[in-house]
Amino acid sequence: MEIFNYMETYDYEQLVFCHDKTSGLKAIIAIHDTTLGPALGGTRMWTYKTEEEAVEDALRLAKGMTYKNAAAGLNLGGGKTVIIGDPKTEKNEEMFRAFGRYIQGLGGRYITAEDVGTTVQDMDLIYQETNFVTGISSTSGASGNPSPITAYGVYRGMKAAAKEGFGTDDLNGRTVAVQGVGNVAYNLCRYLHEEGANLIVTDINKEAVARARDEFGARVVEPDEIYDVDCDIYAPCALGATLNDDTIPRIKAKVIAGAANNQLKDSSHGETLHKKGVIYTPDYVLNAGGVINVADELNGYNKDRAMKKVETIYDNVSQVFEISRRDNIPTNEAADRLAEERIERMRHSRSQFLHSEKHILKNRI
Ligand SMILES: NC(=O)C1=CN([C@@H]2O[C@H](COP(=O)(O)OP(=O)(O)OC[C@H]3O[C@@H](n4cnc5c(N)ncnc54)[C@H](O)[C@@H]3O)[C@@H](O)[C@H]2O)C=CC1
Ligand SMILES: CC(C)CC(=O)C(=O)O
Repeated sequence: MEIFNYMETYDYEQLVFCHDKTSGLKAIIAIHDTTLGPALGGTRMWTYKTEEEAVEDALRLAKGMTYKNAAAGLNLGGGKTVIIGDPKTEKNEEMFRAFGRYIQGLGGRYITAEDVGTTVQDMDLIYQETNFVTGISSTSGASGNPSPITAYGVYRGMKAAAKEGFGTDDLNGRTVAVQGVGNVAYNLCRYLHEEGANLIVTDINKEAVARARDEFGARVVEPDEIYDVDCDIYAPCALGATLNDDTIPRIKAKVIAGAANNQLKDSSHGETLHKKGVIYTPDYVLNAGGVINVADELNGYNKDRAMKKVETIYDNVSQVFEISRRDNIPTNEAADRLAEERIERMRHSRSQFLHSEKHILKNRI
């Protein structure tokens, strides 16, 4: 990968490599765009096969956060971190403390939170070294684990998608196939079960599927079978790029709505789904509940205020479908347009010099 070429093509601002020999920290912080405010995005810990794969993931996820934060109406830019390592065996206190010091060194350009492989406890360790972290434990007066709130936002957005696909947002009796029943999707399945949806689930983690089977009566299938099942809604809630040339022809659902980031292998797959008549709900519009929740910490966390904003996901998703229908463009393009237009408008209207900026971080520093 030609890193600077890639950064130039997609307009990235900064890529930071962080290393700490004692703790074994190998982290890559990618900052995509800070037009709207400091870059906020989670830290993923994963066993990447190569360093190149880790860099690519950090870059792709950071860009997704720029669009997610913009489309959610937050005054935040986009960034993300990946830590190379096995979250089950390679974490230690020194690692997250060292990482916190690297974040502090960025002076507020980047604020972190949880993502796959990291927890509230990890954020609490980071918080010992920097204020530029969210999703810390409620005992520290903050918002805690964002996953249940992400799940609620996905559930609400899935209802909006059902309305677009089936003419009603009632999920009672609908069959939803869920790929990956981790932190977010477990909570999503609970909402769906409570509304009377039938669940088909898969996961590479046997305990996770057993829990969904026992608690929600979900039918369990093997990981590769999930693309072939008969269902109304397909919910990708594991990792990215699972909507691709191999899987799209197999999917029978009329609606796709799931929590995973970067679901489309590339943007052309949005076009493929559009042509196939499938209602694809753009991931970053749908899964913004977690970031909306943690962003509220920057103003002193207020759960009612955060949840009110999470409710807007239903309308944001509906607006994307409306643009897609009106202009006959794929939903992923409609969402990108919404986000890009907001960034451009704000870039223009905030370009004048101010001696003292009113800043989203004023309560954190
Ligand atoms: N946690 C949050 O608040 C947010 C999460 N997301 C995204 O949602 C997705 C899920 O996040 P979490 O639930 O937090 O992560 P998680 O790690 O708790 O859950 C992911 C699940 O997917 C399973 N999985 C991995 N590969 C699989 C495969 N090939 N087939 C089937 N299952 C597989 C894992 O075993 C795990 O149970 C990720 O893409 C994440 O970036 C997006 C926004 C916010
Ligand atoms: C998990 C969130 C708090 C932030 C994030 O990184 C995301 O939405 O993907």
